[in-house]
Amino acid sequence: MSDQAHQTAPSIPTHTLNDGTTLPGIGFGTLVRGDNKSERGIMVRSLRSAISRGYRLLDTALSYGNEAEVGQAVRASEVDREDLLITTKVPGRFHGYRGAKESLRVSLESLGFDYVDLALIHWPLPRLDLYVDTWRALIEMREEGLIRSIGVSNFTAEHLRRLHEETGVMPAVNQIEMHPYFPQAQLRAVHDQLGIVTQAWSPLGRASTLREESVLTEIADAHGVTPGQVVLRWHLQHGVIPLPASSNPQRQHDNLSLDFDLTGDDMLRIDALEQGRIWGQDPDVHEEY
Ligand SMILES: NC(=O)C1=CN([C@@H]2O[C@H](COP(=O)(O)OP(=O)(O)OC[C@H]3O[C@@H](n4cnc5c(N)ncnc54)[C@H](OP(=O)(O)O)[C@@H]3O)[C@@H](O)[C@H]2O)C=CC1
Ligand SMILES: O=C(O)C(=O)[C@@H](O)[C@H](O)C(=O)CO
Repeated sequence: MSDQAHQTAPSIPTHTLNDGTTLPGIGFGTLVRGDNKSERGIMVRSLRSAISRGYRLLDTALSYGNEAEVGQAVRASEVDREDLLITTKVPGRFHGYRGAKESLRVSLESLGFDYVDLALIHWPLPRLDLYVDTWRALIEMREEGLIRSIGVSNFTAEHLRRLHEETGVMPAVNQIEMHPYFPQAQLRAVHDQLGIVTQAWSPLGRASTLREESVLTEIADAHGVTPGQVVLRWHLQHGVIPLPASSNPQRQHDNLSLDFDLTGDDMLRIDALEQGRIWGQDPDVHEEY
């Protein structure tokens, strides 16, 4: 591993997980949705551009259908595999002990790697009641060296506590919806108590009306940055790892250029934009496979 290992940009902090490994304070989201779904070559070019701009943590999932492109981009990039951190996720259709093992086998094959840095249970799907068995498989695969760190996504405080009670192993990370419309103060406080690092999905609110909020445009003007940069800086100052996605090289660069400080008042004004979940995906009932 080089001296620059896992270093994204000087102003971006590093987080130490409960298993002693580290993650950069920002990651790159790789999901491309619906009509914007690019052809595979475009996806690889976008990922290579993100890596060359400084992203070291790449967030994929089996259900994104792009693990082959992520692997291809990593192999084509100027950065060594061991200096990059790859996250994947176990989808609902692979819940259960055997399913989770199969899910990771498929992901590793698609990626073309012999390990991932972080594997998450994508959604808890409490109706199936298989997330504890899924977790046991992740624990074993970490012991086998197939996964460096294990965590979850979209888990509530109750799900997190149950995993620990039944297996003795607390997730290192919980990746959750978080942006100024849904700051997740309560769940972040639980994460702090339990020693879990928070990752934020859709940190920019998926290019919704969020960036047009006057609170954000005013704060952006005051600091000479864009509303998107304000939102990502707000995540960093809340101690959270945001995972912004962008196919645009300039925005990929801007999203890493966060060398300014929001004031306490700025932070409170942004927190006050709270409305709740934008897409209504309540983890107690949301199911995707
Ligand atoms: N665990 C989970 O359940 C989930 C995980 N995720 C993860 O989170 C990642 C990010 O979430 P995502 O839903 O993509 O949403 P984001 O909040 O990251 O928004 C992405 C959108 O914002 C635009 N954008 C990016 N940067 C800027 C900027 N500086 N100014 C203006 N617009 C900008 C992009 O457009 P453009 O490309 O044109 O720049 C794109 O349309 C996903 O890629 C995925 O990895 C997402 C959902 C759920
Ligand atoms: O992006 C993810 O990781 C998801 O879980 C998505 O399914 C996300 O919830 C979504 O795109 C919903 O439209």
